[in-house]
This record gives sequence, structure tokens and C-alpha cells, in this order.
Amino acid sequence: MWRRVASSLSPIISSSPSSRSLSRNQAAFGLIIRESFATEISKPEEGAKSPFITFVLGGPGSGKGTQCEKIVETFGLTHLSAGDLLRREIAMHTKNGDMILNLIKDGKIVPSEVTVKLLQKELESSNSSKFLIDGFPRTEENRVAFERIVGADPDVVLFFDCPEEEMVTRVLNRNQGRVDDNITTMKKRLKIFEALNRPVIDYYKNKGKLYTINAVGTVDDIFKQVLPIFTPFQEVYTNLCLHFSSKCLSFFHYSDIRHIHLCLT
Ligand SMILES: Nc1ncnc2c1ncn2[C@@H]1O[C@H](COP(=O)(O)OP(=O)(O)O)[C@@H](O)[C@H]1O
Ligand SMILES: O=c1ccn([C@@H]2O[C@H](COP(=O)(O)OP(=O)(O)O)[C@@H](O)[C@H]2O)c(=O)[nH]1
Ligand SMILES: [Mg+2]
Repeated sequence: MWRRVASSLSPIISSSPSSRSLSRNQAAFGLIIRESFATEISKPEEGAKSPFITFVLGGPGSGKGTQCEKIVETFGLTHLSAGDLLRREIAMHTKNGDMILNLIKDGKIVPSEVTVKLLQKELESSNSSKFLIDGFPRTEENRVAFERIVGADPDVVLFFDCPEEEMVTRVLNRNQGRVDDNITTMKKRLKIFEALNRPVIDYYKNKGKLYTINAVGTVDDIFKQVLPIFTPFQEVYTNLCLHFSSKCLSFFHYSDIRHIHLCLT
């Protein structure tokens, strides 16, 4: 289990710039270490993994899965689609398979415990340290259950903002043989999205972790909005690689970027 501080720091590229003063630790490496390094950060337990987590939110058909593929190609994050994990349970006829199928057909949300346990298993069995969790959390209850069971918070939350008519058109043309890609289920899903997922989006907006992306346009145009969100994390990591000896570098983990809270000068 990970021990992530609940009030974790805002991302490096936070939309609301920190008012904290920059620290004395002016780095010879062209890096600045913020005051918070010394004062606010709890170290993860020794040996505990502390992954870099991105939640990917948006209505059905807003393009979450499509953009996740591009993020994976460019930044190498590990993609975990909550919907795919649930569909795998159906395909494998597990004990929850029938229940999940009925809920998905009806556009309803699978009990948090089931989805979170599936995600937890993937996260903990992976060698990766950076994840895209696609289509989760769908509800406030999902969000709280993830925090409680997995013990981790997202670093970044993407929200693909798309008009309903566009989402309907895309879903009805998706052609993946999904039981929920029909107009009846889609109407229910849109209602559930507004009622249950909006509060989650608002929660992360208030936390300063939300990046809203206009999801209308070509796949490449939309990805152009996504790129600058992840680039700073990659740049900082590359700089660490360039400037620290290999001995020191073994100390760093991709997610240490958040803990160290560096930014480029
Ligand atoms: N920018 C876009 N413009 C048009 N169609 C798109 C775009 N992005 C994705 N699609 C298509 O819309 C459908 C839904 O996309 P998908 O990535 O599965 O969305 P989500 O995971 O949010 O439900 C897919 O058939 C996909 O190919
Ligand atoms: O955390 C989740 C993710 C998905 N689902 C169920 O799985 C369906 C399909 O989800 P997916 O993310 O695959 O759909 P998308 O938004 O990509 O169309 C949803 O409508 C829900 O019924 C769920 O219950 N909890
Ligand atoms: Mg999807």
C-alpha cells in the first residue's frame, strides 16, 4: 500500500501559482527547489512505492481512451482503463461478471469496492511508477474509496470537456461491439455523468489539480492541449538524469519529482 499525503502538493505546472517563496537551495543545475521541500513534504515510507497518478475524466465518448493512447505513446505512462478492467471481468466470467454486465448495460456505476480492488491489483503488480487511470473515479464515492483502499491521490486530473451531441455521435459510431453503445444506455450515461461525475470534477478543480481540455476537434488538435500538461514533468526528469550522477540517480523515481517539487528556472 502507498502512503500518499492526502494534502499533496499542487502539480509543478499548477494553474494557480504558489505564493510560497522560492528557497535558498538555488541549484547549480539550473533548478530551483521550493521551500516546501524542507517543510511540507512527508517522505513516503521506506520501500513504499509512490506512483505518479493521472485520473482521466470526461463523459462517455469524450475521447478519454483515444487521448490516453497518445499520452502512452509520448510519455510512457501505463494506461489503466477502469471500463476495460470491468469488461475483462465479464469476459472471464468471474464471480462479479454478471453483476458488472448488468450495470454496464444499464449505464450504472459498478460498486466502488469492486472497481477499486481491480485498479489496486493492477497498480500494485505493475513495475511502472506512472499511471493513467482512465474513466475513474466516476463518483465521489469512487474517489473516496480509492483514497481509502489504495492510499494514493492523483497528481494530475484531466477532464475532456465535450458537448453531449458530439459524445452521442461518437459513441453511436464507436463500433467496438460494446453493450452500452446504444442510444438508450447513452442517455442514461449522460444523466449519470452530470449527476455523479460532475461533483468529482468540481472537487479536483477546487484542489487545483484539474486540467480542462476542449475535447472538440481532431485527435491531434486535442492532444496539442494535453502535451504541455505532461511536458514539464518529463523535462524535470530529463534534467535530473542529465545532472545527477548515476549513483544519485538511482535514488530518484519519476514520482519523486512531485515530492521534490522542482521547477525549471
Ligand atoms: N477528436 C475526436 N474526433 C472524432 N472522433 C473521435 C475523437 N476522439 C475520439 N473519437 C472517436 O470517438 C469514439 C469514442 O472515443 P473514446 O476514446 O472511446 O472515448 P471515451 O473513452 O471517452 O468514451 C471512438 O470511436 C473514437 O475513435
Ligand atoms: O470506474 C468505473 C468505470 C466504468 N464503469 C462502468 O463501465 C461503463 C463503461 O466505462 P468506460 O470508461 O469504458 O466508458 P467510456 O466513458 O470510455 O465510454 C460505465 O458506463 C460504467 O457502467 C464503472 O462502473 N466504474
Ligand atoms: Mg473509454
